[in-house]
Amino acid sequence: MSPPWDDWNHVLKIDPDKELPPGTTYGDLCATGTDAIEVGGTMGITEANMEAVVEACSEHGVPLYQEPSSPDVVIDNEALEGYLIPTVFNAGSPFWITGAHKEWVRIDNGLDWERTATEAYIVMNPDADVATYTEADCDLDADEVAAYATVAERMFGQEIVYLEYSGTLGDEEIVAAASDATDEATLFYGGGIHDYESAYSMARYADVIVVGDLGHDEGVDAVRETVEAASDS
Ligand SMILES: CC(C)=CCC/C(C)=C/CC/C(C)=C/CC/C(C)=C/COP(=O)(O)OP(=O)(O)O
Ligand SMILES: O=P(O)(O)OC[C@@H](O)CO
Ligand SMILES: [Mg+2]
Repeated sequence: MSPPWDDWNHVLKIDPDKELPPGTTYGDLCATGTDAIEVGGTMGITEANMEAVVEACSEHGVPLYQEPSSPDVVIDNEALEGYLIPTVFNAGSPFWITGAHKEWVRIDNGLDWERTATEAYIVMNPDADVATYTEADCDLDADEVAAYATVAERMFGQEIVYLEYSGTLGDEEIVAAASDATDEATLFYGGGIHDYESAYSMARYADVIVVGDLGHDEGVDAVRETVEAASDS
């Protein structure tokens, strides 16, 4: 059976540490036509703010996934369709590749493998919190990014390769190279998508575009435009 993200074009990522625009509710964001909601962020994440956002997004008819930035913020909530666990292929420390994961498995006795998948991140914006946090080597050419994508797919059997430009729009040549390098894996692209055009430019290459800050900064109309671009591409 193919994984659900095979059929997705668009994901909205909601950061529990960020505000929503005045007058916008979590329900409004769920109703933008996005294929799935990922709840996660790098800094300021707690079990309590995760729970609050997952509760607010539940029962709006859109599949909900938690994307934890560390083992201690993973929540057990039936409203979650699943857990998308990052592993950062170009991290500076093995802790962010397998170390945190080893600790999670060691500490948590009740992991629900049926609902758990990994995302093979390639972090590309050196100015993003996630790059600092994981000490990622972001100085990568298109051929190196393509090689990481191939390693993720062919050697590590990753179902999702996530090209992460969080906060800035990616280089089309690099996104195209990652797209050419992935065959079985679903290519997620995230970073700097702010309107129809930027969404379309990345959705041309990526299987799934991920929109983050736009939902917090601009709200539902802007997010809807990106949903439209993702389905037009
Ligand atoms: C083993 C478990 C359960 C967790 C470990 C998970 C790992 C490896 C986390 C590394 C960091 C990471 C990839 C977090 C995912 C969320 C993410 C990329 C958020 C976006 O980050 P930024 O945009 O840099 O952050 P802000 O927007 O919050 O500044
Ligand atoms: O916030 P933006 O820049 O849209 O990035 C989306 C997502 O890839 C962040 O993890
Ligand atoms: Mg960000």
